[in-house]
Amino acid sequence: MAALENRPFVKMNGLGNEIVVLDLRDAPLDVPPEEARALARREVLPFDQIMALYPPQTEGTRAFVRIINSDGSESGACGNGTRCIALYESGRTGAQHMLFESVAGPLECTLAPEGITVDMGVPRFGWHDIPLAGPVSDTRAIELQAGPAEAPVLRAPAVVNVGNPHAIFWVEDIDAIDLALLGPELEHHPIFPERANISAAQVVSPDHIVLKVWERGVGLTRACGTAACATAVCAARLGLTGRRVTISLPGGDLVIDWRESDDHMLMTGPAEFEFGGRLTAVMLGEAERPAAASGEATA
Ligand SMILES: N[C@@H](CCC[C@H](N)C(=O)O)C(=O)O
Repeated sequence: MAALENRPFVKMNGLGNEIVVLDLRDAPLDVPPEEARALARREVLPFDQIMALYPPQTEGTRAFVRIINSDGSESGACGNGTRCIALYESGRTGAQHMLFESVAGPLECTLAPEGITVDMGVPRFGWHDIPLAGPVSDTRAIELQAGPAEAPVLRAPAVVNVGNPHAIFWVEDIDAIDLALLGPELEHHPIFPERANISAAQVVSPDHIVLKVWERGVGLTRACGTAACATAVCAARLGLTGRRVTISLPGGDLVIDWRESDDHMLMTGPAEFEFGGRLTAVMLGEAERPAAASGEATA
């Protein structure tokens, strides 16, 4: 029997970034990577990340969060998923302000009429923090390119770790960039020993950037909160924008404020409930899917 069979789930999204919340605080168990992959393959519950909630490890936090990509790999951070679990927890308890924790550190969340704000912590710019395969003195622009050697389409990305590794390529015309084509090779480039999330960013004005993201362990997504934070801090560091920017992704807008007083990144945006249900053997790849699957999810 699949480990996750019969566990309750909630399907949510943050700007179209597909999130499944598994609240495992009552009966903690590991999420087997093969079950995550099987779940992602099934048409009934496609997801980009599972946000698995475990009993808190630090006093004052609501849960320890593990973030699992659709390929079964784990990440230290997920901005859209964090807004989703804040909304989930608020729906359960009524709280408007709460703390979670991931391997990357504490995540302070505040719900307000204008959106859910998450304090995503402080970005790290050292080559070993990202990590890169070897020393690089200036992570504002590293030597890396994609496309034909004689006429690269993407070049000289900024790199940063915001709980997970990101590379941001600055482009003139975002619509001309085919990240589905260029993303896989860059994600797996040997310069990134832990792979990386890959973004193409067009700076429209000092407070507006348009962004497309190829997510590590997932592929193209409609939005990526950590990529929005990574892009905002790298743009500000290069003097391309100020410290508060709106990032427009295919799924909608996020506001990122790189707070002057302590360098924390504050991300504000929406999250949505879709439906809930219990995981079945069919969803987890343990049994053949019947022609017309029914009763697997409740609206
Ligand atoms: N969707 C996310 C990022 C999730 C993790 C990423 N794919 C990784 O492996 O680092 C977001 O909203 O930040």
